[in-house]
Amino acid sequence: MTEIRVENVWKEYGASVVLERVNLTLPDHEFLVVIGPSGVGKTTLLRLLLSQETPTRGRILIDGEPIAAEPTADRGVVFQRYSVFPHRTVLGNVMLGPQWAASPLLGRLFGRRRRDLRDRAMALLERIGLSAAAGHYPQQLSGGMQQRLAIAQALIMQPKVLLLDEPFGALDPGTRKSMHALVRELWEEHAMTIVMVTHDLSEAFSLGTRVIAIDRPRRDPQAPERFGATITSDFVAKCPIVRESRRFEAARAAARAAAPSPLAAPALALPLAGSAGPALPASALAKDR
Ligand SMILES: Nc1ncnc2c1ncn2[C@@H]1O[C@H](COP(=O)(O)OP(=O)(O)OP(=O)(O)O)[C@@H](O)[C@H]1O
Repeated sequence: MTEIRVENVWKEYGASVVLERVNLTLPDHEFLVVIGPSGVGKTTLLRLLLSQETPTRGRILIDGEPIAAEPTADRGVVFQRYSVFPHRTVLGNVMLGPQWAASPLLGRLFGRRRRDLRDRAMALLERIGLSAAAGHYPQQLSGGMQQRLAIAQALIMQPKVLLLDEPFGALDPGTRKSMHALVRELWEEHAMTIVMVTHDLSEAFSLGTRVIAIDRPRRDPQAPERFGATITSDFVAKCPIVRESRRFEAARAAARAAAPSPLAAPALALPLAGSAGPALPASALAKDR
C-alpha cells in the first residue's frame, strides 16, 4: 500500500521558477504518466519524488510520512540513458544493489546469503528474458537488453515506487512494444506505483491508468523564468472498464508470449483479471537481440 501526496510543491533555482503549485494525490498501484513540452519540469518532478531534489515550498508525503531526505531503496528509477556498470556481468549488475544495501562496507555477501541473492537475481533475469545473457557484459547487449537490465536492477530492490524517465526513448519501435508489455506486466505482478515521463502520447495513454500534462499556464515574455509549470490537465482512467482492460491486455500479452506456436496449443486459459499472468519467456522478448 503506497499513497503519494504532493502538496503545493514549488521548485525554484535562484530566480527561475521551474514548478509551482503542484498538487497530486496518487493512490496505491497507480500507473501515472507525465507528459509536457521539453524543458517544462517533468524530470524535476521525478527527481523530487526520488529525493534527488527538495521542494523549495510545499511537501511530499509517502503513506502520510514526509518523503525521506535521501533516495531510498523503496523508490527505484530507470532513466533513458541507463547506468549499468560496464565491468560487471548482467548477473553482477543485478546483484550489486542488494549487496551494497546488506553490506555497505564490503558491498559483498558470502555463503548462503549470496546464494539466495543469486537465485533471486537469476529468477528475475529469467522473468525479464535475460537469463541466457547472465554472464555477458553490458557492451555485449542490445539497447533493449540493457534497458531491461536497468529495470531488473531497479526491481531487485523491490521498490514500492518505480520512476521511469523516458525509459524507452532510445529504443526502436519493435523493442518499445515488447518493453511496454513487459513493464505493464511487471506493474501488475509487483503491485507497484509507477510514475513515468514520456514524450510519446500513444505510449502515455496505452500504459497509464492516469495521464497528467505539465505546462506553464502563465507566461511573461520579458522574464520566462518568472512563472513555473503546474498540472494543466489530468486524465484519470477512472472507469473500471479501462483499468480492467489494462489488466486484461497484460494477461493476454503474457498468454500469447507463453504459447509455443500459434497453431500448436489448444485454446489458452487466460488468467483472471487482476491475477499475475504467466512468466514471459526469453523468446517472447527476443526481438531486440
Ligand atoms: N540543477 C538545476 N539548476 C538549474 N536549473 C535546472 C536544474 N535542473 C533543471 N533545471 C531547469 O529546470 C527546467 C526543467 O528541466 P527538466 O529537465 O525537469 O525538464 P523536462 O520537462 O524533463 O525536459 P525534457 O522533456 O527536455 O527532458 C529546465 O529549464 C532546466 O534547465
